[in-house]
Amino acid sequence: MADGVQILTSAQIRATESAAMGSGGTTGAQLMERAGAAVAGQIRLRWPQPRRVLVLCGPGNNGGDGIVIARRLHEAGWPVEVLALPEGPAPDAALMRRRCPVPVRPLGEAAWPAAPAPLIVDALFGTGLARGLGPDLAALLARAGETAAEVVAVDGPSGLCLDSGRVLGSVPVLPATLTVTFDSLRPGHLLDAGAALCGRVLVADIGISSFRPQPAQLVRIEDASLLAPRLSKAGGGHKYAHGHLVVIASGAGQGGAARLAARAGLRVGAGLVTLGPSRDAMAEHAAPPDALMRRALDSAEDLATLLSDDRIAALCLGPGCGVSRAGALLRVALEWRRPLVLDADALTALSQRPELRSLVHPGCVLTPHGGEFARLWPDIAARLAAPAERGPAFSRLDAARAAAVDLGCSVLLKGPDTVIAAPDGAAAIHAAQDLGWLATAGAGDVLAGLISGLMARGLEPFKAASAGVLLHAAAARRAGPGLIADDLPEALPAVLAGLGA
Ligand SMILES: NC(=O)C1=CN([C@@H]2O[C@H](COP(=O)(O)OP(=O)(O)OC[C@H]3O[C@@H](n4cnc5c(N)ncnc54)[C@H](O)[C@@H]3O)[C@@H](O)[C@H]2O)[C@@H](O)CC1
Ligand SMILES: [K+]
Repeated sequence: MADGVQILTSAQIRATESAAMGSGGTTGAQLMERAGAAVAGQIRLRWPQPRRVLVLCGPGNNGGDGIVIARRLHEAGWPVEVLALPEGPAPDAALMRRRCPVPVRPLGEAAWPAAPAPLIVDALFGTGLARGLGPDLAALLARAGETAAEVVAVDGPSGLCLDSGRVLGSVPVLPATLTVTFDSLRPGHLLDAGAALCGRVLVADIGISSFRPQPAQLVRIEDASLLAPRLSKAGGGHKYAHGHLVVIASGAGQGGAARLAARAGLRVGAGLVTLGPSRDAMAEHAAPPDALMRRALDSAEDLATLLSDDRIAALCLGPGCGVSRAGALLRVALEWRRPLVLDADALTALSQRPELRSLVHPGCVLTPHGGEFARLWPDIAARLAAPAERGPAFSRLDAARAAAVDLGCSVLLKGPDTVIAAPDGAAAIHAAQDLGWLATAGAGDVLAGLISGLMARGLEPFKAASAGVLLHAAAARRAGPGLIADDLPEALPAVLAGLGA
């Protein structure tokens, strides 16, 4: 498992909550009180001056949290209105309604305030959302969205599936300024539409973390400093001790993407990196860095000969390689059965060579973007593309996990919300919706080079993929707006120094 912050699905947080209650140390009403108090506290921190607030409550425990928020803000002198859907069977929420000092009026057209409140608390549905919002509710929320009010979502914006980050049904969701969730993040706070709809996400500790399922099966990776001990070269050692990486390069006239990958492999600390173009492209690939070694590789036999050197620790195949060249070398690369990154053209080649799929092994990391993923796994991609009607909806996380199990390797599904899945079910999410500048030619080649460089250094595939994504993002942040892919490897020394590696 990569180092990161544990993420729990809706089912897991429910189980955690049940275990906490089952221990006899707490009750559901106490948890609801803590949850509501935490949200009210965050509201008062963010908006220190009392203001009119409209609290929208649903039929379940999310609505119960809303009632606690209303009471807490009322007690603090805030002008509070509460509109609620008819009560469901949730006993704690019913208790909170009975204790509420603010009138709880039925949510509907008739009760909607004539003058819009500047702050709306969305406590309609949380982890219990089962389907899309009905049209009446959607219309009211659409109207709320037009008033430019600030919106605080309790657990998440209602209508958003917190397991997938997808909006259920075909009605729009009221985007939140701030989301306060409980105990831990849900996948939907980071994935897909969720990241933008949740606004800033805060996690409130409600005292149940010791009841979480262990070991963590899903983490958020965001803190590159956790990598420092793994990346350090303290203790020195021979260059071969840090791994020899081979990056397959193109035939003549196919560009320098592989050089970007190789440069990244060098910068991330592989002891040696050999670039392998075809013989007629050797001159094209003669440009710096001079630290790169070059070796002509014209055929699968040439590659097999090179890989028979035991000191070679990892292979990167795909960036700028050309689909037919990648296809010609793929079998040998897979039969080598050692650490291997398949990216770009190698993924397309694999999708065209189904007979090679059974050769993919746990030492492989596949790094598809959405299009490459759909070519390799059309059935899984079709599930992801189908409308999300019911919760939990099929997610990018589910897709990456299904793909990892299918081929028995680690799969890194690229995007602003990158998902990494190992065949044993371990997974990580890296959310970098703020890094729009990373959507640039060659950035993926650098990522493949980072991961394969880390694998050459001995990191196991899932950890290398996770660490590569973190370093890639950290380098992009350091290079800043205007970055081009060439800047990313060059930013790495400062990133690594900053981490104390
Ligand atoms: N799990 C935890 O650790 C805690 C959970 N709490 C709150 O409890 C929430 C979960 O509560 P619930 O499980 O009661 O679920 P919700 O309150 O999210 O919603 C469940 C209710 O909504 C109905 N429903 C679902 N989708 C609907 C739709 N589209 N239209 C109309 N009705 C719909 C269901 O039939 C059910 O009655 C969390 O989101 C959180 O806010 C907190 O009170 C305390 C701690
Ligand atoms: K909500």
